[in-house]
Amino acid sequence: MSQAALRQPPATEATNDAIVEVRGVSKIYGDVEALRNIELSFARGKLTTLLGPSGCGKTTLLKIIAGLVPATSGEIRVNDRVVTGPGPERAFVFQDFALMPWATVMRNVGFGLELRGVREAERKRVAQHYIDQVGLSGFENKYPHELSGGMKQRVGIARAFAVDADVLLMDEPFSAVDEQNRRKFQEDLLKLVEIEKKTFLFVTHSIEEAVYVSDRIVLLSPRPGRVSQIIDPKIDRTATPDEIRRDPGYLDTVENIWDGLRHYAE
Ligand SMILES: Nc1ncnc2c1ncn2[C@@H]1O[C@H](COP(=O)(O)OP(=O)(O)OP(=O)(O)O)[C@@H](O)[C@H]1O
Repeated sequence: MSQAALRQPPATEATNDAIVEVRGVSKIYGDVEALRNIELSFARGKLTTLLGPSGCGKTTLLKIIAGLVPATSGEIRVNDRVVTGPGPERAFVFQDFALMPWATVMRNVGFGLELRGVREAERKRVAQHYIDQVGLSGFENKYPHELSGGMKQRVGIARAFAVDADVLLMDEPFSAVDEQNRRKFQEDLLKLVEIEKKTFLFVTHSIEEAVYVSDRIVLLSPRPGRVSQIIDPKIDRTATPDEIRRDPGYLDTVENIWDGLRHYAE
């Protein structure tokens, strides 16, 4: 992490401590204008969700921040450095898991470290730690085809954690799992956010999921995606998951976002 990244936030304005800054970012694919002039800051240690109608450019924005897709104009800064491509301070969790089918869970989780030349013993130590954290102990020597969708997703998440990136970029990480597992993941994710103190940028289609897991929600307008609203759900994280889902504040926030999005769907 750069020294600049260690600067202290002012006592009263924690959101000033932006780790990721999106400055005037636009993206045009051929004749499709995907994003128009996006200005956003993502606070260090917080989970921010991008939410919006299908095709509004959520994945595109995440990939531009990851350095996987170039912006047509504007720039991304991470830890005060301009992004010119992928970097070790950012890890991307793909929607389709992107696991190596010929490698075991242990090797998949440690793969980012292997690419960096980390020795095998250290790689295994770190990988084991995150395999345990995501609840996959005992599956170290299994191959992806031997795992359920939910377990593969856990491998993808453990791999992202293992490289110790500051920023985790997650593109609909729970879309391929059933509702029961999805809820379990959301709870696990909240625990990891708390323990790991990393910054999460999350894309989802689910308003309920966004309100449940996010410190901040960025609502994008239909294509070309622009920032239409920023919502900071006030959720009491000390409550149980069931209490949260019945809390009037939670339910009102879900309803308000529905209202905001409804006219796009009609
Ligand atoms: N590589 C590409 N080439 C051309 N057009 C693209 C490319 N990638 C995305 N697009 C278009 O850009 C727009 C934004 O796509 P993107 O996948 O970022 O939206 P999204 O909000 O993530 O969509 P969804 O919610 O459906 O996943 C869409 O119209 C899409 O068809």
